[in-house]
Amino acid sequence: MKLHNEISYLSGFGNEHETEALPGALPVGQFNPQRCAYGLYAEQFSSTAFTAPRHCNRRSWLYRIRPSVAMNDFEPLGLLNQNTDKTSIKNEKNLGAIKSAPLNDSYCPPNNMRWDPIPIPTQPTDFIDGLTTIAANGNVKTKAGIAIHIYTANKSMENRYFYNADGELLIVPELGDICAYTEFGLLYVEPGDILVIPRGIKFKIMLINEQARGYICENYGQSFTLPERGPVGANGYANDRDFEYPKAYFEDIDEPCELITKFFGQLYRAKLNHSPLDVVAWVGTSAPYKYQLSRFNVINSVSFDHPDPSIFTVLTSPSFAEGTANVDFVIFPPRWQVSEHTFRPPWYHRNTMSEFMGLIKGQYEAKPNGFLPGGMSLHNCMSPHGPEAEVFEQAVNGKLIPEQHQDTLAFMFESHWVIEPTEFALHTPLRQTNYMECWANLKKYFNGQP
Ligand SMILES: O=C(O)Cc1cc(O)ccc1O
Ligand SMILES: [Fe+2]
Repeated sequence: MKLHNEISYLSGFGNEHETEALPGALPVGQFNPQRCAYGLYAEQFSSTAFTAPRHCNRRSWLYRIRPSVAMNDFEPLGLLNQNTDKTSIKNEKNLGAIKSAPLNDSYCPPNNMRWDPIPIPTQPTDFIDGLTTIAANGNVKTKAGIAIHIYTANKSMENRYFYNADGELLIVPELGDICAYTEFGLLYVEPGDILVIPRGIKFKIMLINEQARGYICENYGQSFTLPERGPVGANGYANDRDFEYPKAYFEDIDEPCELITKFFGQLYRAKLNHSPLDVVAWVGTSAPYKYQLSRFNVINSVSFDHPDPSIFTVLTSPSFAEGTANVDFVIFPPRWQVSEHTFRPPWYHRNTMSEFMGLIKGQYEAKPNGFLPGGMSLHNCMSPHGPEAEVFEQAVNGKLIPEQHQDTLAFMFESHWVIEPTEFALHTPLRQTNYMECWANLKKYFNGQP
Protein backbone atom coordinates (compact mmCIF):
# COMPACT_ATOMS: atom_id res chain seq x y z
CA MET A 1 0.00 0.00 0.00
CA LYS A 2 1.27 3.44 -0.91
CA LEU A 3 1.65 5.87 1.93
CA HIS A 4 0.75 9.51 2.11
CA ASN A 5 4.22 10.88 1.45
CA GLU A 6 4.83 8.47 -1.47
CA ILE A 7 2.02 9.92 -3.57
CA SER A 8 2.38 13.14 -5.55
CA TYR A 9 -0.23 14.98 -7.59
CA LEU A 10 -0.93 17.22 -10.55
CA SER A 11 -2.60 20.48 -9.64
CA GLY A 12 -5.23 22.80 -11.09
CA PHE A 13 -9.01 22.47 -11.20
CA GLY A 14 -10.29 21.21 -14.57
CA ASN A 15 -6.92 21.58 -16.31
CA GLU A 16 -6.07 19.32 -19.20
CA HIS A 17 -3.68 17.17 -17.20
CA GLU A 18 -1.42 14.53 -18.70
CA THR A 19 0.52 11.79 -16.97
CA GLU A 20 2.22 8.51 -17.84
CA ALA A 21 3.43 5.74 -15.54
CA LEU A 22 5.77 4.41 -18.26
CA PRO A 23 7.84 6.74 -20.45
CA GLY A 24 6.36 7.34 -23.88
CA ALA A 25 3.00 5.72 -23.06
CA LEU A 26 1.13 8.89 -24.03
CA PRO A 27 0.83 9.53 -27.76
CA VAL A 28 2.22 12.88 -28.89
CA GLY A 29 0.15 15.24 -31.02
CA GLN A 30 -2.87 12.92 -31.34
CA PHE A 31 -5.11 10.81 -29.16
CA ASN A 32 -5.72 7.74 -31.25
CA PRO A 33 -2.63 6.42 -33.07
CA GLN A 34 -2.88 3.31 -35.26
CA ARG A 35 -0.98 1.40 -32.59
CA CYS A 36 -0.42 2.70 -29.09
CA ALA A 37 2.95 2.40 -27.32
CA TYR A 38 3.48 -0.71 -25.15
CA GLY A 39 0.56 -2.45 -26.93
CA LEU A 40 -1.94 -0.37 -24.97
CA TYR A 41 -5.53 0.27 -26.01
CA ALA A 42 -6.85 3.86 -26.30
CA GLU A 43 -10.24 4.60 -24.71
CA GLN A 44 -12.10 7.89 -24.50
CA PHE A 45 -13.97 8.68 -21.27
CA SER A 46 -16.67 11.36 -21.76
CA SER A 47 -18.10 13.13 -18.73
CA THR A 48 -20.02 15.69 -20.79
CA ALA A 49 -21.78 15.46 -24.13
CA PHE A 50 -19.28 15.58 -27.01
CA THR A 51 -20.79 18.92 -27.94
CA ALA A 52 -20.70 20.61 -24.50
CA PRO A 53 -19.16 24.11 -24.74
CA ARG A 54 -15.39 24.19 -24.38
CA HIS A 55 -15.38 25.90 -20.97
CA CYS A 56 -17.35 23.05 -19.41
CA ASN A 57 -16.45 20.14 -21.70
CA ARG A 58 -14.84 17.29 -19.75
CA ARG A 59 -13.31 14.21 -21.30
CA SER A 60 -10.14 12.17 -20.94
CA TRP A 61 -8.19 9.68 -23.02
CA LEU A 62 -7.00 6.56 -21.23
CA TYR A 63 -4.21 4.26 -22.44
CA ARG A 64 -4.84 0.92 -20.82
CA ILE A 65 -3.80 -2.73 -20.86
CA ARG A 66 -7.30 -3.83 -21.91
CA PRO A 67 -10.28 -1.70 -22.94
CA SER A 68 -13.03 -1.53 -20.31
CA VAL A 69 -15.32 -3.68 -22.45
CA ALA A 70 -13.10 -6.74 -21.85
CA MET A 71 -15.44 -8.08 -19.18
CA ASN A 72 -18.49 -10.31 -18.70
CA ASP A 73 -22.14 -9.23 -18.53
CA PHE A 74 -23.45 -7.64 -15.35
CA GLU A 75 -25.89 -9.54 -13.16
CA PRO A 76 -28.25 -7.84 -10.67
CA LEU A 77 -27.11 -7.69 -7.08
CA GLY A 78 -30.46 -7.58 -5.30
CA LEU A 79 -33.16 -5.03 -5.99
CA LEU A 80 -32.83 -1.69 -4.26
CA ASN A 81 -35.51 0.66 -2.98
CA GLN A 82 -37.44 -2.20 -1.47
CA ASN A 83 -38.47 -1.75 2.11
CA THR A 84 -35.72 -2.81 4.43
CA ASP A 85 -35.77 -3.42 8.15
CA LYS A 86 -36.93 -0.15 9.67
CA THR A 87 -35.02 0.01 12.87
CA SER A 88 -31.94 -2.12 12.82
CA ILE A 89 -28.51 -0.84 11.99
CA LYS A 90 -27.24 -3.75 10.02
CA ASN A 91 -23.90 -5.23 10.88
CA GLU A 92 -24.18 -7.75 8.08
CA LYS A 93 -23.18 -7.15 4.52
CA ASN A 94 -25.44 -4.33 3.84
CA LEU A 95 -25.90 -3.75 0.14
CA GLY A 96 -29.67 -3.31 0.40
CA ALA A 97 -29.16 -0.17 2.43
CA ILE A 98 -28.09 1.95 -0.53
CA LYS A 99 -30.99 3.67 -2.26
CA SER A 100 -31.61 5.94 -5.21
CA ALA A 101 -34.14 8.69 -5.84
CA PRO A 102 -37.05 8.67 -6.18
CA LEU A 103 -37.41 6.78 -2.89
CA ASN A 104 -40.49 4.63 -3.12
CA ASP A 105 -40.82 4.31 0.65
CA SER A 106 -40.81 8.05 1.04
CA TYR A 107 -42.67 9.82 3.82
CA CYS A 108 -41.25 13.26 4.21
CA PRO A 109 -42.53 15.32 7.13
CA PRO A 110 -41.31 18.94 7.28
CA ASN A 111 -39.83 18.44 10.75
CA ASN A 112 -36.25 19.41 11.48
CA MET A 113 -34.30 16.21 12.00
CA ARG A 114 -30.98 15.28 13.55
CA TRP A 115 -29.10 12.03 13.92
CA ASP A 116 -26.28 10.61 16.02
CA PRO A 117 -23.35 9.13 14.07
CA ILE A 118 -23.79 5.65 12.56
CA PRO A 119 -21.55 3.21 14.47
CA ILE A 120 -18.80 1.36 12.62
CA PRO A 121 -19.91 -2.26 11.99
CA THR A 122 -18.32 -5.08 13.94
CA GLN A 123 -18.53 -7.56 11.03
CA PRO A 124 -15.93 -7.23 8.24
CA THR A 125 -17.31 -4.44 6.06
CA ASP A 126 -15.70 -2.64 3.15
CA PHE A 127 -16.58 0.75 1.68
CA ILE A 128 -19.30 -0.71 -0.55
CA ASP A 129 -20.82 -3.06 2.04
CA GLY A 130 -21.01 -0.24 4.56
CA LEU A 131 -22.99 2.31 2.54
CA THR A 132 -26.23 3.55 4.09
CA THR A 133 -28.46 6.04 2.32
CA ILE A 134 -29.82 8.77 4.56
CA ALA A 135 -31.71 10.93 2.07
CA ALA A 136 -32.24 11.64 -1.61
CA ASN A 137 -34.01 13.99 -3.99
CA GLY A 138 -34.58 14.47 -7.70
CA ASN A 139 -34.47 11.42 -9.89
CA VAL A 140 -31.55 9.23 -10.76
CA LYS A 141 -33.31 8.43 -14.04
CA THR A 142 -33.33 12.06 -15.21
CA LYS A 143 -29.86 13.02 -13.92
CA ALA A 144 -31.20 15.57 -11.41
CA GLY A 145 -30.82 15.75 -7.64
CA ILE A 146 -28.62 13.99 -5.12
CA ALA A 147 -28.45 11.12 -2.67
CA ILE A 148 -26.70 11.41 0.68
CA HIS A 149 -24.98 8.31 2.00
CA ILE A 150 -22.81 7.49 4.99
CA TYR A 151 -19.94 5.04 4.55
CA THR A 152 -18.69 2.98 7.47
CA ALA A 153 -15.89 0.50 6.89
CA ASN A 154 -13.38 -1.60 8.76
CA LYS A 155 -11.65 -3.27 5.82
CA SER A 156 -10.25 -2.43 2.42
CA MET A 157 -11.88 -3.47 -0.85
CA GLU A 158 -10.06 -6.65 -1.85
CA ASN A 159 -10.44 -7.91 -5.43
CA ARG A 160 -13.46 -5.69 -5.66
CA TYR A 161 -13.92 -2.51 -7.64
CA PHE A 162 -16.83 -0.11 -8.07
CA TYR A 163 -18.08 2.54 -10.43
CA ASN A 164 -21.19 4.64 -10.15
CA ALA A 165 -23.00 5.26 -13.44
CA ASP A 166 -25.67 7.23 -11.55
CA GLY A 167 -23.61 10.19 -10.46
CA GLU A 168 -20.45 11.80 -9.27
CA LEU A 169 -19.33 11.00 -5.72
CA LEU A 170 -18.22 13.75 -3.35
CA ILE A 171 -16.63 11.91 -0.43
CA VAL A 172 -16.16 13.76 2.87
CA PRO A 173 -14.12 11.67 5.33
CA GLU A 174 -14.88 12.20 9.01
CA LEU A 175 -13.01 9.28 10.60
CA GLY A 176 -9.88 7.52 9.32
CA ASP A 177 -7.63 8.11 6.33
CA ILE A 178 -8.43 6.32 3.09
CA CYS A 179 -6.56 5.78 -0.15
CA ALA A 180 -8.62 5.73 -3.34
CA TYR A 181 -7.08 3.50 -5.99
CA THR A 182 -8.70 4.78 -9.18
CA GLU A 183 -8.27 4.17 -12.89
CA PHE A 184 -6.50 7.54 -13.01
CA GLY A 185 -4.17 6.91 -10.06
CA LEU A 186 -4.02 7.15 -6.29
CA LEU A 187 -5.53 9.79 -4.03
CA TYR A 188 -4.90 9.77 -0.29
CA VAL A 189 -7.51 11.61 1.74
CA GLU A 190 -7.94 12.22 5.43
CA PRO A 191 -10.59 13.96 7.51
CA GLY A 192 -10.46 17.61 6.46
CA ASP A 193 -9.93 16.66 2.78
CA ILE A 194 -12.57 15.91 0.17
CA LEU A 195 -12.43 13.49 -2.74
CA VAL A 196 -14.50 13.80 -5.91
CA ILE A 197 -14.88 10.79 -8.21
CA PRO A 198 -16.68 11.63 -11.45
CA ARG A 199 -19.53 9.45 -12.67
CA GLY A 200 -18.27 6.19 -14.14
CA ILE A 201 -14.69 6.09 -12.86
CA LYS A 202 -13.64 2.71 -11.47
CA PHE A 203 -12.01 2.62 -8.05
CA LYS A 204 -11.46 0.74 -4.82
CA ILE A 205 -11.14 2.27 -1.37
CA MET A 206 -8.29 1.03 0.81
CA LEU A 207 -8.32 1.74 4.54
CA ILE A 208 -5.26 3.18 6.22
CA ASN A 209 -6.63 2.98 9.76
CA GLU A 210 -8.78 0.28 11.31
CA GLN A 211 -11.98 2.22 10.85
CA ALA A 212 -13.31 4.70 8.34
CA ARG A 213 -16.47 6.75 8.23
CA GLY A 214 -17.67 9.72 6.25
CA TYR A 215 -20.35 11.38 4.21
CA ILE A 216 -21.03 11.03 0.49
CA CYS A 217 -22.99 13.35 -1.72
CA GLU A 218 -23.93 11.39 -4.83
CA ASN A 219 -24.54 14.07 -7.42
CA TYR A 220 -26.91 12.90 -10.16
CA GLY A 221 -26.75 16.31 -11.86
CA GLN A 222 -24.10 18.36 -13.60
CA SER A 223 -20.54 17.85 -12.35
CA PHE A 224 -19.27 19.92 -9.47
CA THR A 225 -17.44 23.04 -10.49
CA LEU A 226 -16.01 26.10 -8.75
CA PRO A 227 -18.48 28.90 -8.00
CA GLU A 228 -18.03 32.34 -9.60
CA ARG A 229 -16.24 34.96 -7.47
CA GLY A 230 -18.12 38.07 -8.65
CA PRO A 231 -16.70 41.34 -7.30
CA VAL A 232 -14.34 39.42 -4.98
CA GLY A 233 -12.09 39.18 -8.03
CA ALA A 234 -9.59 36.66 -9.32
CA ASN A 235 -8.52 35.08 -6.00
CA GLY A 236 -10.09 33.67 -2.87
CA TYR A 237 -12.57 31.03 -1.76
CA ALA A 238 -11.31 27.68 -3.16
CA ASN A 239 -8.41 28.49 -5.47
CA ASP A 240 -8.06 26.38 -8.62
CA ARG A 241 -4.41 25.50 -7.96
CA ASP A 242 -5.23 23.66 -4.74
CA PHE A 243 -7.23 20.91 -6.45
CA GLU A 244 -5.02 17.84 -6.84
CA TYR A 245 -5.28 15.16 -9.51
CA PRO A 246 -3.62 11.72 -9.50
CA LYS A 247 -0.62 10.68 -11.50
CA ALA A 248 -1.06 7.56 -13.65
CA TYR A 249 -0.68 4.34 -11.65
CA PHE A 250 -1.68 0.88 -12.85
CA GLU A 251 -2.26 -2.63 -11.60
CA ASP A 252 -1.17 -5.38 -14.00
CA ILE A 253 -2.96 -8.19 -12.18
CA ASP A 254 -4.41 -11.12 -14.14
CA GLU A 255 -6.57 -12.56 -11.39
CA PRO A 256 -10.34 -12.92 -10.97
CA CYS A 257 -12.07 -9.94 -9.45
CA GLU A 258 -15.49 -8.38 -9.17
CA LEU A 259 -16.70 -5.10 -10.63
CA ILE A 260 -19.76 -3.64 -8.97
CA THR A 261 -21.73 -0.80 -10.47
CA LYS A 262 -24.80 1.23 -9.60
CA PHE A 263 -26.72 1.90 -12.80
CA PHE A 264 -30.21 3.43 -13.09
CA GLY A 265 -30.76 2.96 -9.38
CA GLN A 266 -29.77 -0.71 -9.14
CA LEU A 267 -26.59 -2.53 -8.16
CA TYR A 268 -24.97 -5.03 -10.52
CA ARG A 269 -21.90 -7.21 -10.42
CA ALA A 270 -19.65 -8.49 -13.21
CA LYS A 271 -16.71 -10.87 -13.21
CA LEU A 272 -13.37 -9.81 -14.60
CA ASN A 273 -10.19 -11.84 -15.02
CA HIS A 274 -7.94 -8.82 -14.46
CA SER A 275 -7.76 -5.61 -12.48
CA PRO A 276 -9.78 -2.83 -14.14
CA LEU A 277 -7.25 -0.31 -12.79
CA ASP A 278 -4.94 -0.92 -15.74
CA VAL A 279 -4.49 2.61 -17.11
CA VAL A 280 -0.82 3.25 -17.85
CA ALA A 281 -1.26 6.85 -19.03
CA TRP A 282 -4.03 9.40 -19.36
CA VAL A 283 -4.64 12.90 -20.63
CA GLY A 284 -7.71 15.04 -20.20
CA THR A 285 -10.04 17.23 -18.23
CA SER A 286 -12.13 14.61 -16.41
CA ALA A 287 -10.47 12.81 -13.52
CA PRO A 288 -10.92 12.30 -9.80
CA TYR A 289 -9.48 14.99 -7.55
CA LYS A 290 -8.90 15.92 -3.93
CA TYR A 291 -8.89 19.19 -2.03
CA GLN A 292 -7.73 20.09 1.47
CA LEU A 293 -10.50 22.16 3.01
CA SER A 294 -7.92 24.05 5.10
CA ARG A 295 -6.84 25.70 1.82
CA PHE A 296 -10.22 27.47 1.55
CA ASN A 297 -9.59 31.21 1.71
CA VAL A 298 -12.46 32.37 3.90
CA ILE A 299 -14.04 35.68 2.91
CA ASN A 300 -16.53 37.17 5.35
CA SER A 301 -17.95 40.37 6.83
CA VAL A 302 -15.47 42.71 8.57
CA SER A 303 -18.18 45.24 9.39
CA PHE A 304 -21.62 44.07 10.49
CA ASP A 305 -24.28 41.45 9.78
CA HIS A 306 -23.96 37.79 8.93
CA PRO A 307 -23.68 37.20 5.17
CA ASP A 308 -25.43 34.33 3.38
CA PRO A 309 -23.53 31.05 3.74
CA SER A 310 -22.98 30.97 -0.03
CA ILE A 311 -19.70 32.79 0.81
CA PHE A 312 -18.48 29.39 2.04
CA THR A 313 -19.24 27.45 -1.16
CA VAL A 314 -16.37 25.17 -2.13
CA LEU A 315 -18.02 23.44 -5.10
CA THR A 316 -21.34 23.81 -6.85
CA SER A 317 -23.35 21.56 -9.13
CA PRO A 318 -25.58 23.92 -11.11
CA SER A 319 -29.15 23.07 -11.98
CA PHE A 320 -30.64 24.40 -15.21
CA ALA A 321 -32.05 27.43 -13.31
CA GLU A 322 -29.56 30.29 -13.11
CA GLY A 323 -27.98 30.79 -9.67
CA THR A 324 -29.89 27.82 -8.24
CA ALA A 325 -27.78 24.83 -7.33
CA ASN A 326 -28.65 21.21 -7.87
CA VAL A 327 -26.35 21.02 -4.86
CA ASP A 328 -23.81 23.32 -3.25
CA PHE A 329 -21.05 21.98 -1.03
CA VAL A 330 -20.58 24.62 1.67
CA ILE A 331 -18.17 24.52 4.62
CA PHE A 332 -18.01 26.28 7.98
CA PRO A 333 -14.25 26.30 8.54
CA PRO A 334 -12.10 27.80 11.32
CA ARG A 335 -12.16 31.61 11.01
CA TRP A 336 -12.16 34.90 12.87
CA GLN A 337 -15.41 36.53 13.87
CA VAL A 338 -15.00 40.31 14.13
CA SER A 339 -18.34 41.84 13.16
CA GLU A 340 -19.75 44.55 15.41
CA HIS A 341 -23.18 45.73 16.64
CA THR A 342 -24.68 42.64 15.07
CA PHE A 343 -26.11 39.24 15.92
CA ARG A 344 -23.11 37.11 15.01
CA PRO A 345 -24.41 33.51 14.73
CA PRO A 346 -26.42 32.30 11.74
CA TRP A 347 -29.77 34.09 11.75
CA TYR A 348 -33.12 32.41 12.26
CA HIS A 349 -34.38 31.64 8.82
CA ARG A 350 -36.59 29.76 6.38
CA ASN A 351 -35.13 28.78 3.04
CA THR A 352 -36.55 27.50 -0.25
CA MET A 353 -33.33 25.49 -0.60
CA SER A 354 -33.05 22.37 1.57
CA GLU A 355 -30.12 22.03 3.96
CA PHE A 356 -28.38 18.81 5.05
CA MET A 357 -25.46 19.30 7.45
CA GLY A 358 -22.62 17.14 8.74
CA LEU A 359 -19.76 17.72 11.16
CA ILE A 360 -16.18 16.67 10.46
CA LYS A 361 -14.72 17.95 13.71
CA GLY A 362 -15.28 20.14 16.74
CA GLN A 363 -18.49 22.02 17.39
CA TYR A 364 -20.75 23.92 15.02
CA GLU A 365 -21.31 27.49 16.18
CA ALA A 366 -25.13 27.40 16.00
CA LYS A 367 -25.44 23.98 17.68
CA PRO A 368 -22.69 23.35 20.23
CA ASN A 369 -24.88 20.70 21.89
CA GLY A 370 -26.09 17.44 20.34
CA PHE A 371 -24.64 17.90 16.84
CA LEU A 372 -21.76 15.43 16.93
CA PRO A 373 -18.87 14.68 14.57
CA GLY A 374 -20.26 12.03 12.21
CA GLY A 375 -23.81 13.18 13.00
CA MET A 376 -26.25 14.75 10.57
CA SER A 377 -29.06 17.29 10.48
CA LEU A 378 -31.76 18.10 7.96
CA HIS A 379 -33.60 21.41 7.67
CA ASN A 380 -35.84 21.06 4.66
CA CYS A 381 -37.49 23.55 2.30
CA MET A 382 -39.15 26.32 4.39
CA SER A 383 -38.66 24.52 7.72
CA PRO A 384 -37.69 27.18 10.29
CA HIS A 385 -34.36 26.83 12.07
CA GLY A 386 -31.43 28.74 13.54
CA PRO A 387 -29.22 28.80 16.61
CA GLU A 388 -30.25 26.80 19.64
CA ALA A 389 -31.63 28.81 22.57
CA GLU A 390 -28.36 28.94 24.55
CA VAL A 391 -26.47 30.33 21.56
CA PHE A 392 -29.07 33.08 21.19
CA GLU A 393 -28.67 34.09 24.84
CA GLN A 394 -24.89 34.26 24.55
CA ALA A 395 -24.98 36.14 21.25
CA VAL A 396 -27.28 38.93 22.44
CA ASN A 397 -25.48 39.33 25.77
CA GLY A 398 -21.82 38.70 24.89
CA LYS A 399 -19.19 41.37 24.32
CA LEU A 400 -18.40 41.66 20.60
CA ILE A 401 -14.65 41.32 20.80
CA PRO A 402 -12.78 39.51 17.98
CA GLU A 403 -13.08 35.75 18.54
CA GLN A 404 -11.74 32.76 16.72
CA HIS A 405 -13.82 29.75 15.71
CA GLN A 406 -11.08 27.14 16.19
CA ASP A 407 -10.81 23.39 15.59
CA THR A 408 -14.15 23.18 13.87
CA LEU A 409 -15.32 21.96 10.49
CA ALA A 410 -18.99 21.61 9.63
CA PHE A 411 -20.44 21.41 6.14
CA MET A 412 -23.73 21.60 4.28
CA PHE A 413 -25.13 19.98 1.18
CA GLU A 414 -27.69 22.57 0.07
CA SER A 415 -30.08 21.55 -2.67
CA HIS A 416 -32.85 23.08 -4.72
CA TRP A 417 -35.12 20.06 -4.18
CA VAL A 418 -36.65 18.79 -0.94
CA ILE A 419 -34.26 16.28 0.63
CA GLU A 420 -36.28 13.18 1.48
CA PRO A 421 -35.06 10.99 4.35
CA THR A 422 -35.01 7.25 3.72
CA GLU A 423 -37.14 4.94 5.76
CA PHE A 424 -33.96 3.94 7.60
CA ALA A 425 -33.24 7.59 8.48
CA LEU A 426 -36.79 8.20 9.68
CA HIS A 427 -36.97 5.16 11.92
CA THR A 428 -33.45 4.47 13.13
CA PRO A 429 -32.95 4.90 16.90
CA LEU A 430 -30.04 7.15 15.94
CA ARG A 431 -32.57 9.83 15.09
CA GLN A 432 -32.84 12.42 17.86
CA THR A 433 -36.59 12.66 18.16
CA ASN A 434 -36.17 15.44 20.76
CA TYR A 435 -34.23 17.71 18.36
CA MET A 436 -36.82 20.53 18.57
CA GLU A 437 -36.11 20.83 22.31
CA CYS A 438 -32.94 22.76 21.53
CA TRP A 439 -35.19 25.69 20.62
CA ALA A 440 -37.72 25.13 23.43
CA ASN A 441 -36.15 27.72 25.73
CA LEU A 442 -36.38 30.61 23.27
CA LYS A 443 -38.07 33.09 25.59
CA LYS A 444 -40.56 35.80 24.86
CA TYR A 445 -38.77 39.12 25.46
CA PHE A 446 -41.37 41.34 23.81
CA ASN A 447 -43.08 43.66 26.27
CA GLY A 448 -44.27 46.43 24.00
CA GLN A 449 -41.29 48.64 24.93
CA PRO A 450 -38.68 49.56 22.22
O1 LIG B 1 -28.76 26.52 9.08
C1 LIG B 1 -27.54 26.48 9.24
O2 LIG B 1 -27.01 26.30 10.32
C2 LIG B 1 -26.64 26.74 8.05
C3 LIG B 1 -26.51 28.19 7.81
C4 LIG B 1 -25.41 28.86 8.29
C5 LIG B 1 -25.30 30.23 8.13
O3 LIG B 1 -24.21 30.86 8.61
C6 LIG B 1 -26.30 30.94 7.51
C7 LIG B 1 -27.39 30.26 6.99
C8 LIG B 1 -27.50 28.89 7.14
O4 LIG B 1 -28.52 28.21 6.63
FE1 LIG C 1 -29.92 27.07 7.53
